[in-house]
Amino acid sequence: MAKYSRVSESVGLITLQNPPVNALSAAVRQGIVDTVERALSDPKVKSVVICGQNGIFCGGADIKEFGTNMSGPLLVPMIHAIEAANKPVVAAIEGSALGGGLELALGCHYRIAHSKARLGLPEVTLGLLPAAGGTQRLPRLIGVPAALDLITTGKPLDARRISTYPCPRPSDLDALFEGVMEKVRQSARGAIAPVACVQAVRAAATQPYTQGMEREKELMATLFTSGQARALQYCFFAQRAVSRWSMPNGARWDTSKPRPVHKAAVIGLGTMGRGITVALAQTGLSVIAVETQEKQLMDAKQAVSGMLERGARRRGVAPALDKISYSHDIQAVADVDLVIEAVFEDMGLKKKVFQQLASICRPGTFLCTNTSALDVDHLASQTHNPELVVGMHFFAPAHVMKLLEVVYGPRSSPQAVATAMQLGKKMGKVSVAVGNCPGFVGNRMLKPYMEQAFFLLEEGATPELVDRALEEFGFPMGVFRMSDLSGLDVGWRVRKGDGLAEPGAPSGQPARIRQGRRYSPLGDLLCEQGRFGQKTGQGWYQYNKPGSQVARSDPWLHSFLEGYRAQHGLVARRIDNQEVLDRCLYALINEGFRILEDGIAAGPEDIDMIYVFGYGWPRHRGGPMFYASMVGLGKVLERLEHYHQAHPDVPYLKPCSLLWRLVASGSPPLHKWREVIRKLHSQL
Ligand SMILES: CC(C)(COP(=O)(O)OP(=O)(O)OC[C@H]1O[C@@H](n2cnc3c(N)ncnc32)[C@H](O)[C@@H]1OP(=O)(O)O)[C@@H](O)C(=O)NCCC(=O)NCCSC(=O)/C=C/CCCCCCCCCCCCC(=O)O
Repeated sequence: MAKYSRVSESVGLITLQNPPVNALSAAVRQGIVDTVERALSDPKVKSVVICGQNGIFCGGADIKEFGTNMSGPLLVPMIHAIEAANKPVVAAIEGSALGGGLELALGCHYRIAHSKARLGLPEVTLGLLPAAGGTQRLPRLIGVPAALDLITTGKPLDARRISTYPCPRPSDLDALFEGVMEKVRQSARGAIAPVACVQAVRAAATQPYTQGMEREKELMATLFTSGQARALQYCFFAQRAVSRWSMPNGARWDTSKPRPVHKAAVIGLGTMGRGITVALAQTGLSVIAVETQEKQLMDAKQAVSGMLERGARRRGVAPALDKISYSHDIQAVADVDLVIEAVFEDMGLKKKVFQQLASICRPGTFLCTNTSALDVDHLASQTHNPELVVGMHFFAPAHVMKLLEVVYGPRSSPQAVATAMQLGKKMGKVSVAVGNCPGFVGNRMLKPYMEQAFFLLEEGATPELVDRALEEFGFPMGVFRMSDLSGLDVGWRVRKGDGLAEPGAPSGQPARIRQGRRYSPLGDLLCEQGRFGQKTGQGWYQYNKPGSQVARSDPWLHSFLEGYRAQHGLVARRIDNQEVLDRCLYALINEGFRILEDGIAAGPEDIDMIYVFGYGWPRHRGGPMFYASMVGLGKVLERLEHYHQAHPDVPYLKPCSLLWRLVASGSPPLHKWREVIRKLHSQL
């Protein structure tokens, strides 16, 4: 809606009213058309001001309308009519003016913004472009380079004084566009909207306004109906939906009250502990950072200070150095509100730390573990108050990565979950509440994905081939480059702990069958050679020196694979990109369905946001479960059955019962899956 009033006799004031962000729904657009018409036809009105209610100008087009049959006045002619008005129209901008909201302001004759206002064109992040004239008016207002930057990245900026504007003077327009196109193609990793944005601005720079508008419309029509736009808009809502968590026992976000956390402690200052300390201090909390090894404590102090200083320089604020006190004595955590344990990933060690914390901390202190896969409930059982224990699984580097898995055990209280979720939000994380099982959601799904990649090597693929297929799909790194980066020894340690990798495995069993199922010892064999990845200069690839990040193909690895195949009587066959994607992604997705079936994740959105924010799943593909719904559940099922028949000794390829159930119920859209899951649970 839009409210009309007259102020100071001669000013027509139009106030956009559509809480919470005054999105341009059909009713708002109709309201603008009507009130503009009224102001223009009132002879007493000499000028018009458009503003938004509740401290926000406008959050843009109503994204919820995009998937529907859109009705009501169209934005383009509405804005055009404002621009064509014979009375001056001013946009008075407070709070955000984003997307269609900024395009509305661009159609006004003047714009006045509060110094704290945020202006931006985030359409590209939704798989679209600013198709209400934004790609044509903005370059004319602020010049091509600045407009390109805003439109292709979608990043908002603060209102600025004109004297601070750089003067836009592109010397060679062709070179400018080619350079930007190259940059966009590299960073977009297959996303089509940023490329269309460059094409639309190019039209503004090279063609008259009306032709530019035609080009903008044409490009938008392609984007609007694309799967990528649907995926990105799904991500926008899913990111918000995961904060409305629920637990299988009925506890929910809106009935569970978090407790405030002012003072926190971090135990263990390895890579993860350092990042968590930085993230907490940057949030404004007092932090006690504990590391029992004196040398490690000194190194950590230096590293944490460096990270804080660099971050503060980037953000133009003072570094939060005084928020942290360091200690080598765990007794120092006695009076904190919440502890995050981040010691080495070893159950024995973690149990000992939890036993100590239980006797040191004052009653009511929340005890959290940063374990990435171990049993949170087992740790809880080491304490007197298991209801105060939850997992807070950060991703490296913890002060940068947006994802936080908040892991509840069967005894975690709703208040503990609510507190960890709220703390995550304060730290700027996308926090997702998940149940307790080995690997939780993210790492549990990674296992079948990586397993398939190893099997593909045995069958004839190379690390380069597998990685290329996954990177072309949109992952920033394929399985093997990622394994080299994070260290092959990490998985080796886990497999040894699980009794899979030698020497834990029982002797006398075939090398490629362990615990009754197909197993690939390739990773173990590389580790036995000391090839741990980037840190040792050799892994699935070779590097110039230990620590280097430039992966090069390794002839040794190729002949090692040939030798391995010959030793096990395997005949290499041709494997194409499609098979790599089918086997790696569908095995991962199948585990996602099992996770839903087990009630470890409350809904597909939780899984998708974990993969988008923690594992580099390309956002324009919406997350694994959304991707499965786009491919078609019937097709996913058929492919899994096909590969399971070919590899019956691989249980991860056996389609799970929820997938069967969904297909049998007509493959409902993703937002209906929860109903099917509820029915499945009620029958169990
Ligand atoms: C910064 C914000 C605005 C506010 O942030 P914050 O205060 O933190 O609040 P949030 O939690 O984020 O949001 C609160 C709730 O509001 C919901 N919300 C927010 N924005 C929108 C919106 N724009 N629409 C709908 N709902 C919105 C949000 O979901 C929260 O609710 P809930 O918790 O989920 O229940 C921040 O919200 C923000 O950044 N918002 C998004 C801003 C944005 O991306 N704007 C751009 C929108 S796209 C746009 O504007 C496009 C314009 C051009 C349109 C041109 C149309 C032409 C169509 C032509 C089609 C041609 C195709 C032809 C095809 C054919 O031929 O067939």
